[in-house]
This record gives sequence, C-alpha cells and structure tokens, in this order.
Amino acid sequence: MSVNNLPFPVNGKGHLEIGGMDTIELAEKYGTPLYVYDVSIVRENCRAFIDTFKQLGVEAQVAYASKAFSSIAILQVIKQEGLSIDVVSEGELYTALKAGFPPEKIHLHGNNKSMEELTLAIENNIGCIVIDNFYEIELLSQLLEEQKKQIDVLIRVTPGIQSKTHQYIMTGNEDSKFGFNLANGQAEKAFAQLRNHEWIRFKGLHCHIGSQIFETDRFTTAVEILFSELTKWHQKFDYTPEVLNFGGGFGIRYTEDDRPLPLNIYVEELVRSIRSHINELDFPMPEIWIEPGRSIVGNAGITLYTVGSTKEIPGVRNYIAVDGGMTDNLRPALYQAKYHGIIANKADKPNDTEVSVAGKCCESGDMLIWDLATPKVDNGDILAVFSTGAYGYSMANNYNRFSRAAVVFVENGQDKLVIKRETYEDIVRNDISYE
Ligand SMILES: Cc1ncc(COP(=O)(O)O)c(C=O)c1O
Ligand SMILES: N[C@@H](CCCC[NH3+])C(=O)O
Repeated sequence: MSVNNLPFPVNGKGHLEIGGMDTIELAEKYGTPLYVYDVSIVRENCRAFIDTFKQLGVEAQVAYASKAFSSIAILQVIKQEGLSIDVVSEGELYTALKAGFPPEKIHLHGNNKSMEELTLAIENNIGCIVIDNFYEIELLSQLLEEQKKQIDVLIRVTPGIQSKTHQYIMTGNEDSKFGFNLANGQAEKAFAQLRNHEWIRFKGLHCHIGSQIFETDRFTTAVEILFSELTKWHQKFDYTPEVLNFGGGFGIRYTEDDRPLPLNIYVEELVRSIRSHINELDFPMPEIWIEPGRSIVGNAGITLYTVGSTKEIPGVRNYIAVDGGMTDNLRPALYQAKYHGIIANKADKPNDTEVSVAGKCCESGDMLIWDLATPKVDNGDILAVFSTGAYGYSMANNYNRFSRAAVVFVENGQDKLVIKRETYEDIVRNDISYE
C-alpha cells in the first residue's frame, strides 16, 4: 500500500499506476471500461503456493481454477509458472488446449459433464477428471470402454461444512448441487464402484468448501472429515489415497474490512493438519492438490471506467455513473460484493466527498460501489476499481447488448492487449434475420 492505503502506487502527476504504467494513459490508449492485470502479481501469487509446498517437501499440484479468469494469455502465464489448471467446461478446456497447456496438467470439473466434454477430455488425455455424480460414472465408463482408454479420477465429496461466505459461493455444505455426500454413504458407494474399475483409475478425494474464506480452520475441518472417512475405507478395504485435493477458496482483500491471510499460511496449515493425520494412521503421505482461483488473479486486476453523468439528491446521496457495470462485474449485483476504488486521475487529492458508483445497465441493482469517499468527481474522470481480476471478465455478459471490455496485461513498464474489446458486429454475429 502506498498513498491513501492504496494497493498500487501514485506517480508524480497524481495518477494511479499499475505495473509501472500510468492508468490514465492506458485508459486513453485502449478505451474504457478496461480490465488491466499486473502480471507480476499473478506470478507472485503462483509462486507463493508453489514455493511453500516445495519448502515443506510435499509432492503437490497447484491447479489454477481457470473459471476465475480464463483466456489464452493468462493460461500461458500460469503454464510458465509451472501450475496445473482446473477447467469446468468444454469452453475452458478448449481455451486451455488452445493456450498450449500440457493436457496432463489439466483437471476437469463439473456437476453435469456432457458427453462432448468428457470426450474432449479423454481424446486429449487430460491429467484427471473429478467425478461429481453417479450419472457421470456411467457416462465415463461407457466412453472409456468404447475407446479402450484409462484415465485418472478423483471423486468430489461434500464434507458438510458451512463456510462463512455468501450462500451462492458455498459449495461444501451438505445441501449442495456438487459432489457425493459423505454423511449419507454416497461417497463410499461411488468409491466401491470405482476402486477396481477396469478403465477408471481411482486416485483419491476432492473437496472444495467454498470461496472467499479467511480462516484456516475451515480447511483443517475438511481435512479431519476426509480422514475420518478414509479411516473407515482403510479398515474396510485396506485403502490409502494417492491424492487429496482440498480445492480453492482462499480469500483476498476487496475492501479494508477483508483481512486475507498470506497464501503460504493456508498451505502450511493444510499440510500440518494432513501430516498429523497420516502420522496417526500410519498412511503414506499422499500428493496434495489445491485449486486457487481468486487468490491467483483477483488482486492482480483492476477495472478502469470513465465517469459520465452525475446525479445529486440533496440529503440522500450523490450518484456517479460509469461506462460499465454489472456487464463487466456481476459480483455486486449477484452477491452484494463490496469493492474499493479511487478516481485514478486524482489519486493524490484528499477525499472530501462521498459518491455511489452506478453502472449504466437498465437495472436499479446495477451499482458497483456504495458510499465511496472521493475527491470532487467530474465527468471524464477515470475510476479505478481494485481486485476485479477474478470472476470479473469471466462472468461478463452482454446484458443491454453492451460489448465485453478489453483486457490488457502490464508487466515491468510494458503493456499488451490480450483480449480485444468486443464489437457490436461480434454481438450480432449469431443473430439470424426473420424477415
Ligand atoms: C471445485 C472448485 N475449485 C476451485 C474453485 C476456486 O475457488 P476460488 O476462486 O475461491 O479459489 C472453485 C470455486 O469456488 C470450485 O468450485
Ligand atoms: N463466481 C464466484 C466464485 C465461484 C464459485 C464457484 N464454485 C465469485 O465471484 O465469488
């Protein structure tokens, strides 16, 4: 943090900088709304996870959850840093293959994988499929039998943990659309079907307890729950897992109320807890996999907007409207997510007023930030919203036929366009005339 508790520096012109670049110049060059990523932060986050596992001497795979932001360029950075990735759809898998991601480092997720998704995964010999339900076991068995191929799998289990996060991003609770329930025996039933399967190589268990989690105790509880199941399976079937995957969910700072833990702490606590269980049970140490998404790209990205209209309601509130909104950042409308931002061309000015930032969609709920302290705002000012690198571009949409914003990477004072701004021609491309 530098001026005013900001995550990025301010230059001599009073402009916010990112990756050694002036944000106002970037806005002029590429237009707004604009997503800008400081690639060096992505790399730092990757290394924090990878290096901690190395220091602890644990065989691991850190699989970037590409749903947080999937594009050819970001997956190339992730590949350079030596991570694996998790994909949840044919589109994400296709993007990964196009990015030249090594197939053996791709893991496929999804609660309703289609024949096409499974076929693409099998044809490309991806590293692992995380099986979610009994129907998928049938589909996968059928496809592998037809192609006479084997594949590694984990099964996703729901440990029954209520994480302290928004209901829509909880996934490990019992009443969830994801995974096999542990408590009611479904997970054991799936394990029984898979342990001696001709085509499916059962490697271990996966669980993901939710997203934007700030406490390690949720993860260590998940470890305990998985090991209590594994203890049963060991007694009954003499089974020990080769792989345990504890998903993602490591929280980041959106506003100053968020208190994220350093990323190494999550890994250290997980490993400590797993080691204590395997020592007690006399199991060999399994490979540990994790799937961070938000914590890899979230704080590396900002969004730049141009301020347009303003509206003062005396005694109520001052609105400023920007040229984007719920089309480039759905999270405030969907999860009441909170963000912090600043007027990037007045980053050195004192905050002597308060505004609420509206998007330009035809929805009252299209508000990006409520009650943000700023200097006096004029039209033409550039607003920078922080921590939009995860689930921003990836959840962008064309509501009101807005075009998706461009994405620029900056690193060491260099900028590069990595996703072009969508054109209106792109938007009508699949429309078919009815005249
Ligand atoms: C199975 C799985 N793994 C990983 C993630 C990534 O989560 P996050 O971006 O919070 O790290 C998710 C999303 O919540 C998920 O469902
Ligand atoms: N899209 C969610 C997180 C993903 C949840 C996936 N299991 C968010 O923006 O917070």
